[in-house]
Amino acid sequence: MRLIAENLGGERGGEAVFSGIGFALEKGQALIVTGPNGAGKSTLLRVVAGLLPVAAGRLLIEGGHADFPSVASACHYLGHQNAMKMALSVVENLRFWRDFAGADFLSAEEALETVGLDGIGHLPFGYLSTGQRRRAAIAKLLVSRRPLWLLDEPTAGLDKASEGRFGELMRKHCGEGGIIIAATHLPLGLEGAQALVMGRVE
Ligand SMILES: Nc1ncnc2c1ncn2[C@@H]1O[C@H](COP(=O)(O)OP(=O)(O)OP(=O)(O)O)[C@@H](O)[C@H]1O
Repeated sequence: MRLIAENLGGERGGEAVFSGIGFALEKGQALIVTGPNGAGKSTLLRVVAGLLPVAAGRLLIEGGHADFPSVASACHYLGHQNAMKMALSVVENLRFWRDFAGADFLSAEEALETVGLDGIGHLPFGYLSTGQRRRAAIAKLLVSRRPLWLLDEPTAGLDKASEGRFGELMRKHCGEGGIIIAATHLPLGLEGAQALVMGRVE
């Protein structure tokens, strides 16, 4: 599988936020996106996820076959917001996302164990601490198998141990042929990743 962006442009509110972005990611590769606040990192991830339109250029997936005919169908998007219902239990939230995304992978309980949250799956998501919420959101990546992970500040709020555990998960995903695009201000421990530095459009 290959993800290609050619001369990609993105807009917010009708204004250009970035333009001329290009990258090609083979299976197993990662791209780390950095740049100052407002540079357009989140916008780029949302464009790749299909949540915002491609304003210019091309974005395509090759070798996704029938399982992943489009970029959007191949991706998990982990945004700034955790996208979980506060009143539902952690397990109920994860089961929702598993049903929504399809391609079952780990059970909700197994995914929680992987992120070190076993034993609290019955609690309403709203009861969790900031870091626990982020870890539960990371568990969403594990309940269904999608090859492209789009991660926006994925380690925000995580303690050192959780950061390390998540680094291992990302390396495992790439080792199994997955692709990652991560926007971050913090090192993620993905050695060998490609780098994209975005600048602000003044
Ligand atoms: N809905 C919107 N309408 C108009 N402008 C917007 C909208 N959403 C974001 N923007 C603008 O788009 C620009 C890019 O924002 P974006 O969130 O992509 O930046 P970022 O690089 O992810 O920043 P940060 O590092 O602070 O997370 C910013 O100037 C922001 O104000």
